[in-house]
Amino acid sequence: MILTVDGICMKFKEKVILDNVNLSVEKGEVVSIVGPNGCGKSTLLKILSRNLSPQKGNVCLHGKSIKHMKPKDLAKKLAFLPQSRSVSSDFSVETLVSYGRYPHLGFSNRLKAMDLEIVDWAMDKTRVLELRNRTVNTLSGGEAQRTWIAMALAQRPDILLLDEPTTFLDISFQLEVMELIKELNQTLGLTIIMVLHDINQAVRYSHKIYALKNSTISHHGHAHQILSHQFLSGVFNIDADIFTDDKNNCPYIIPQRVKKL
Ligand SMILES: Nc1ncnc2c1ncn2[C@@H]1O[C@H](COP(=O)(O)OP(=O)(O)OP(=O)(O)O)[C@@H](O)[C@H]1O
Repeated sequence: MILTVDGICMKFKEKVILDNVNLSVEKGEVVSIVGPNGCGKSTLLKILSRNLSPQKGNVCLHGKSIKHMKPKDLAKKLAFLPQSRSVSSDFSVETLVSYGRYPHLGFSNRLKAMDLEIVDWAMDKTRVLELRNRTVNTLSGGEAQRTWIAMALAQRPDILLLDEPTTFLDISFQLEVMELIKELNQTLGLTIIMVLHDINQAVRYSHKIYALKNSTISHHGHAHQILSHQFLSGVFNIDADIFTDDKNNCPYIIPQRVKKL
């Protein structure tokens, strides 16, 4: 296992958010975390990236607890793109992407030729090379998302954590970002753990799905086998019809109604 989460408990004040959460991710897997608003998905990703410390439990990367890892060592293995980014986007695309190299720089904090090559490689992979001199805050939503993913790629991590990578994007940019995620997984073998709201995207683009409900993992399993009426009603409180997408060889749902509690 590349990452294991064992018995995570998290409270904010006296409110229990996560209670004995366990998950395991194999190298090269795409794993989605789904669940209703406020169930603790982002909190879990923040714990996986050590942006939050849980009251109980352990996160292990390559079998080693992340608790005592040096920040630079952790950042070389794991890149996290949170939902809200506090960094000013008044930089050029190239400058922002180059920040991904910081965990790898020596004392001088100077980018060497190899770092610049990796920055170019990351921009190429995410198709933002031609935007390199543009200021990030002039980009479209899809271009900006690709630039942030390029920055995370420049870290050369083993694992990429993405919190709702398609939120606020129109349907074509959503497809573009999801296809990029698939390509990065297939061509680089990158392990990807993401929070998604769109259950159809989660099913189509993931190997495994974990559903959070009532502070714990209520369901988990193979993405193409997890959908059932019991799952949709138990996790999201909806009735939905389930069909098969023959082209992509996976199921999809059409939500019909919210169930009465
Ligand atoms: N720093 C904090 N202090 C207090 N409560 C918090 C804090 N961060 C999150 N919460 C609460 O914890 C719960 C889980 O929040 P979280 O953002 O993890 O949920 P989520 O599943 O990602 O939600 P959404 O789908 O709406 O993005 C929510 O009730 C939220 O208000």
